[in-house]
Amino acid sequence: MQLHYIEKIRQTNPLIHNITNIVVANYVANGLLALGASPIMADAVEEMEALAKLSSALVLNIGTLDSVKVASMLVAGKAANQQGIPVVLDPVGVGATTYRQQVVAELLQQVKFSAIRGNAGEMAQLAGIDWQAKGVDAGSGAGDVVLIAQTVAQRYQCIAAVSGTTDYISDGQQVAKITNGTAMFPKITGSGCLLGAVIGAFLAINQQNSFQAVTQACTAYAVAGEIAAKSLQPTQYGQFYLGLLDSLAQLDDQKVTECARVEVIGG
Ligand SMILES: Nc1ncnc2c1ncn2[C@@H]1O[C@H](COP(=O)(O)OP(=O)(O)O)[C@@H](O)[C@H]1O
Ligand SMILES: Cc1ncsc1CCOP(=O)(O)O
Ligand SMILES: [Mg+2]
Repeated sequence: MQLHYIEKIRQTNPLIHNITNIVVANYVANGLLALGASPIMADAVEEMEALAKLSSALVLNIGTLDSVKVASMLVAGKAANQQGIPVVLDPVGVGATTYRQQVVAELLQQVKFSAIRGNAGEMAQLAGIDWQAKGVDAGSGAGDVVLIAQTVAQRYQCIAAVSGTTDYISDGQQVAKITNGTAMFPKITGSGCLLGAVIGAFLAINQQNSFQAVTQACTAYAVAGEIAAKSLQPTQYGQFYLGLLDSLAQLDDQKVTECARVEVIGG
């Protein structure tokens, strides 16, 4: 049975704790508010355990790392695991440097993630599949994206969400293929990071069926972008940046169902 995720988020306003990057923190907080969730952006190691007791999900985003932040991520991740709340990883630009790879390896070793969300370049790096990522952007590659999603899910025993022109979500066996979205998404910074946080909010509503929760989160988000882009000229990226927030605020479960283009393969 499909839950009414957006309605539930608005009824319960789940607190989503984000340790995220300096580029997108404000935008992600606004996006979560627009959706109906309650964001808290907090990095201080001293408050990680207290926040795990109050929060309904934790999102770890490695976009602008430093060693202090990494220490907080490890404490926050372990505390969230102890509390039994879902933890999402966004491995921003993980292919770019050895430091990012080392940090992600340590996080994956010490923290159990419910979901990992990244673009194809980032997820290919985690899957060990060849890809030419470009910094925080997906770049290009000839690898099989379905295989990338399945490999990440199997390797880390989580739901893997590979975003892009088509999103692929996998639990290791099944793969949901989502063709909603708009080419304006990669023209604004923070659109992937906000999706990671939205996944956290959907998992807060339904941790039991995390494949469904992540698939629904990615579908709803892509539909929101599609609707926001409809009234815009192709290069109105600034309008899209704000319009996506308005669209998330106006979205409801019925609209998502009407607009969804999702196919589940395998399993
Ligand atoms: N060319 C595209 N056409 C349609 N949707 C896209 C396109 N590129 C990205 N998206 C959407 O943008 C959102 C963010 O994904 P992505 O751009 O892959 O993240 P990131 O910013 O981490 O690279 C997802 O909802 C994805 O479906
Ligand atoms: C540009 C940039 N540099 C470090 S983090 C970041 C933001 C990346 O955001 P997104 O992956 O959502 O585009
Ligand atoms: Mg990203």
